[in-house]
Amino acid sequence: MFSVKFKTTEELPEPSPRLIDQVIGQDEAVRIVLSAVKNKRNVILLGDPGVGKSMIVKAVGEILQDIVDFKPYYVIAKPNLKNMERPIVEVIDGEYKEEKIEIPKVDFKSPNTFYLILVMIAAILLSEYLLRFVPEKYLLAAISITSLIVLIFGFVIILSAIIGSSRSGMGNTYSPADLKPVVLYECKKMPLVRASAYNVTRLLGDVKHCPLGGRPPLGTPPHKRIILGAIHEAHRGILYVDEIKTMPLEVQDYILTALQDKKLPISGRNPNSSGATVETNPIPCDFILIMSGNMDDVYNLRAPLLDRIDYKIVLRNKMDNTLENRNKLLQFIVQEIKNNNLNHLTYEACCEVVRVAQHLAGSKDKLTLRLRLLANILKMANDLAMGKEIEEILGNFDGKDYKPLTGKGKVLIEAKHIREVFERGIYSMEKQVAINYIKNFKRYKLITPNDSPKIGVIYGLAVLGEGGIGDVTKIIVQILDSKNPATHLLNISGDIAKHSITLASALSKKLIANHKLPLPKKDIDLTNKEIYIQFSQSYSKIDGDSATAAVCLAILSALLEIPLKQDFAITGSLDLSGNVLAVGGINEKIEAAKRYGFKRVIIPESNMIDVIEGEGIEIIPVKTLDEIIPLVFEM
Ligand SMILES: Nc1ncnc2c1ncn2[C@@H]1O[C@H](COP(=O)(O)OP(=O)(O)OP(=O)(O)O)[C@@H](O)[C@H]1O
Repeated sequence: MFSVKFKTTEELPEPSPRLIDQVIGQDEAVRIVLSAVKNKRNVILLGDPGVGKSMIVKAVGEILQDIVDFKPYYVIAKPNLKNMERPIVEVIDGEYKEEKIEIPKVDFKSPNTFYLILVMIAAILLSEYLLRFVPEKYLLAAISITSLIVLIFGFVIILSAIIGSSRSGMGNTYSPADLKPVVLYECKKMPLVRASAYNVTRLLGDVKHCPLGGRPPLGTPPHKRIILGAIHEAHRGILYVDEIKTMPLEVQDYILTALQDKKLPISGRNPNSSGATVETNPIPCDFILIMSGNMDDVYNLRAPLLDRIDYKIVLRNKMDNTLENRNKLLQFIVQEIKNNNLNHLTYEACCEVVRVAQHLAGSKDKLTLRLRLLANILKMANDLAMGKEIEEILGNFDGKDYKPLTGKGKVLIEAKHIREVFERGIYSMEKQVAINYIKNFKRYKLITPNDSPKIGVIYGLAVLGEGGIGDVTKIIVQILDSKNPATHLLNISGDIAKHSITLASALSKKLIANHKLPLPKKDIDLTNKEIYIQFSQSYSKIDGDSATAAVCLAILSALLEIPLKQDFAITGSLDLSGNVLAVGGINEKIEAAKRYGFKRVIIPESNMIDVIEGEGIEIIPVKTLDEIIPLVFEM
């Protein structure tokens, strides 16, 4: 299985600390991205979820940070004294040092306390006068009124002193602190800035709201409320935007402008905020753009933006099942153990991971590269292996003396843990829904494998849900004499399925008319036959052409009135010449035939390379319809 022998993964070497060495199966993409970024080209990475798009960008960024010449810089924001709503943002080469920033000199006057002293003297004299000359019965009222007046005077003077102290000489409005430039960002090595496409503020920057009106003395001046966007922080480096599917058109336009002009102003994004009136000068943002998303997401991008992306790289979702690649999968397992602090795996568990990778790739000679999914399965298998602890938690939930297990001890992830996660499908919603559907529905399903031969009845195979589970479908064909010859499809919704059944119907009629079948001949007037094809008890959407061979055989059986054996299930597409063509989900389909207890399963010969486990059922590969006929008809 692997080129090294080991009992547990503990014996294997530690993974490389360099991220670039940890990327599995995407060597070509890594090379292209590396060269693209080195030559300052924009790149888009497309592929299935979890195949390593972000990992490649991070790895490339890590490497380039060490080898690319980079000029450090910092970004400051200054007030614009002519128009405070238009603050100035500057990118300055070199490393930031506090004293480099010039604080504008302002003529500051200290608060005048003369009036305060005058008021105090007046208050003393007044109280003296009141005590001596005012009659006793008015004394209290006079003192109260006078103290109130003095208090108000004092308050007004103190307040004006405070406000005065915060005012600058500049039009008597701004203090030096208000005018001090602020450092928005310091960049010492080549930046790799990541932002999600939907996060407009993070991408493009913003100007914060100021509830006090955004003007000193009470409010914060505009230049102190600026937030740089990822687009600006990526200046002289890489801007990595993922989730391109969610990128609003407005953002695409801004990115396009930034790519063209290499600068972009920042303005307040929220129209209800005081930041909305603020706009900076265009701020330099000369970056390499890397975007990523799933294949279909690319259609969400505007053509002019897509045009400016030089490299469009599609990542692989499978690799060949070779010794070299199995070793890489082993390396991946060791990486995941280290990165996620998992328990070690036994040798057999590693072999089981390879089997799961084959299943997820849908073929024996392929291994999946949807490695996040595989990593999740490893994590869940780890948790199952630690199940003893969970049992203890459950058992001791009400108990007082529960002590959690400390340390990882000698827990090992075994093959059974990996198998259990895979078979229970707890890593995939679709698979669980399919499993539950089959579990609940099986008892109502009228499938009688290995029954006596029947006219027009055949068992086809389907896969429920993407990456789901296989199921058996009973196909029944009945023929009626009618003045309106036609083919009617029942319980079939998908267009491809409808077309394939039209093909099956035409092919069967043609074969009967030409008398070319290795079957007893029978003269049939096909001009007055009405054909009904039912996918019995099939309530989910059926699509695809994998039932073509089954339907064709069932029509032949019904028209010629020759019974079909019932000990097999069949899957396979057909062309108009009667060749049997490959189908998807072959392993799930074989598994379903096995589960229902069929003795044989007939599959396209070209799918044989995909079969992972052939035990427990006779698998019959076929190339043409002629080859199938002697196998299935009871003659
Ligand atoms: N090619 C790979 N080599 C090694 N590990 C991988 C690879 N691809 C995925 N992984 C594992 O899966 C995790 C997620 O990968 P990553 O985030 O790069 O996928 P992605 O393609 O960017 O996914 P998405 O499209 O969902 O953002 C990684 O942290 C790593 O554990």
